[in-house]
Amino acid sequence: MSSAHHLLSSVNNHCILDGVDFNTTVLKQKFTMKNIRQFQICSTRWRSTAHSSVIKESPVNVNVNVTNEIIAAKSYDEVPGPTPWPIIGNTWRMLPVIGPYQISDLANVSYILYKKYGKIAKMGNLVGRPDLLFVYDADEIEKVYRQEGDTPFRPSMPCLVKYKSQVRGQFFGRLSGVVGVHGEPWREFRTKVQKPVLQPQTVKKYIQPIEEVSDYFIKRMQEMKNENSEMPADFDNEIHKWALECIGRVALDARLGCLRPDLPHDSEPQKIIDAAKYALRNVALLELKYPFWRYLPSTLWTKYVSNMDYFIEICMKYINDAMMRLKNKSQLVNENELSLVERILANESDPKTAYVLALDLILVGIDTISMAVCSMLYQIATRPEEQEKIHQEMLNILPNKDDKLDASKLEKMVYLKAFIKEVLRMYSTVIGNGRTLQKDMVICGYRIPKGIQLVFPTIVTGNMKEYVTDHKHFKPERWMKQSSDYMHPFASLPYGHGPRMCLGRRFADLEMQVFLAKLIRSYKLEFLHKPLEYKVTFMYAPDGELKFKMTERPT
Ligand code: HEM
Repeated sequence: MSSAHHLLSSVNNHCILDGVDFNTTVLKQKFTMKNIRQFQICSTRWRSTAHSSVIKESPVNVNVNVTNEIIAAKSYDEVPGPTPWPIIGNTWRMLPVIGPYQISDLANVSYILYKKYGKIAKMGNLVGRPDLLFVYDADEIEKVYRQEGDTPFRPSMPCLVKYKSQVRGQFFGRLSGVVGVHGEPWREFRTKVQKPVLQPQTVKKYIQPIEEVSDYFIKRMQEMKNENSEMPADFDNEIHKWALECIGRVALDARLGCLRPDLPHDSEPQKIIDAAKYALRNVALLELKYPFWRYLPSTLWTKYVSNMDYFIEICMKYINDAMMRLKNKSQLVNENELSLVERILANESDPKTAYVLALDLILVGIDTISMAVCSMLYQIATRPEEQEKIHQEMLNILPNKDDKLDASKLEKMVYLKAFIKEVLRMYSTVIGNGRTLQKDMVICGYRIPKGIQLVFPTIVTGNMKEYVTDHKHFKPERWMKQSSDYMHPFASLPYGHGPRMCLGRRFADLEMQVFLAKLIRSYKLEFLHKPLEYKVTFMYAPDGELKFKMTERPT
């Protein structure tokens, strides 16, 4: 039984609030007094934070408005969306051959649902999971985010939830990290690691190490060129190696050697990359296409579990080495000089916190950043005008080829940063975010019950006319201070929002800025092949061989 049905069957038959009889035909779906109070509290909260400068209402007025809003709201059953079939509901739409929706096409599916049904669309009756509710209204997205509380529930990756909490529950215990973890265990862990991971001064310490890795990778790119000065067909895998090398520096205090030219295909770093990719890229398949693992251990599920076991086994070797090295290090110096791992070890009695954090960062930090970089490079290579602007900016900031980066130089890279934001707006690497509603709410005029999974398709909202001036134009300048273009603050959120926002975002930004700055400072990039289409794997990125032509610039 879905949560919606559960709600319907568990409410009182008759209640009166503010003189309104709820046992009327106006409200087909009834709310209990408790539901309404919860609703009033959350509604008051978002009004006071989101629009405090505009709406000044007394609590009494708010209550009246809220009650009116509930009365006026349409029932959940009326939310438009594709009609489910008996028994298999809407899951068939994702099935191979007969289903019209392919995982690789999920970004288009998001657009199609919006075009067909408007600002809210329900994909109901999915096997083994709550309904998916797509919300395309940036004001409503803002409303949900602003009242999500201390323990937001991001519904992605239930397969990882099962893996961490049941299959390997003994290994993870209460310290199970942030990815695929919910409620208090998530909040406790996030509180432990949030400060060191996101503190600007910790991140600044990695400018030089990330620059070292990136310089070495750019040198390797020179060696990889073929007779046409083009990158190899599997260049995206080389980018994954760079990404793992960067994460290794951050989460393990180590150079893993992923960029060695003689790195064998069955090397441990390559196996980590393959295992992390497998873990992320099969989430959508397990969730939407083959959700039957919830009831029977399917082949895909068994493979997923053994892949995760393998991923943890190899990573643990590297993490153990890192811990040994740190233990043997003579007297730790003052706090400002500590690396991220050292900082966590210094503050936490249980070293497992550093282990589990490293596992999470490696798991989600390789494919995300790699696919984002693939997308950035493709956009740079196919937009010569913008590339020239980045190059000129870099010449000003790094006049000599061998100049080194620092925080103040990075600060000056306003055009490059705006370019990155614009790519993420138009081609958001993570196509959407989500939240499981933890209390009933009115969204887009419908009463939405607790438990429903909301999807915020940033790939659509970031490209909507009413939220973005000149929405069809690729225009990095819109992100610069002097721009007067309008952008709804909740339309383009590539890293999510609120207390659960991307934990690696500062490192992701740093890695992209450093690598692109150094590359475009000294090289011209072109893509002289048929234009590529964007597809969703788990990430949204150009689909095809990234055979960029790389030419050294004269200065
Ligand atoms: C451009 C690259 C990236 C994008 C677009 C991205 C995007 C996201 C998004 C949308 C979320 C969900 C946020 C929310 O629920 O509000 C997320 C979560 C997360 N990201 Fe990233 N990410 C990127 C790179 C990274 C990197 C490099 C790392 C690790 C170093 C990382 C680590 C994480 C972690 C650990 C979470 C889970 C946070 C939590 O649930 O508490 N991400 N990311």
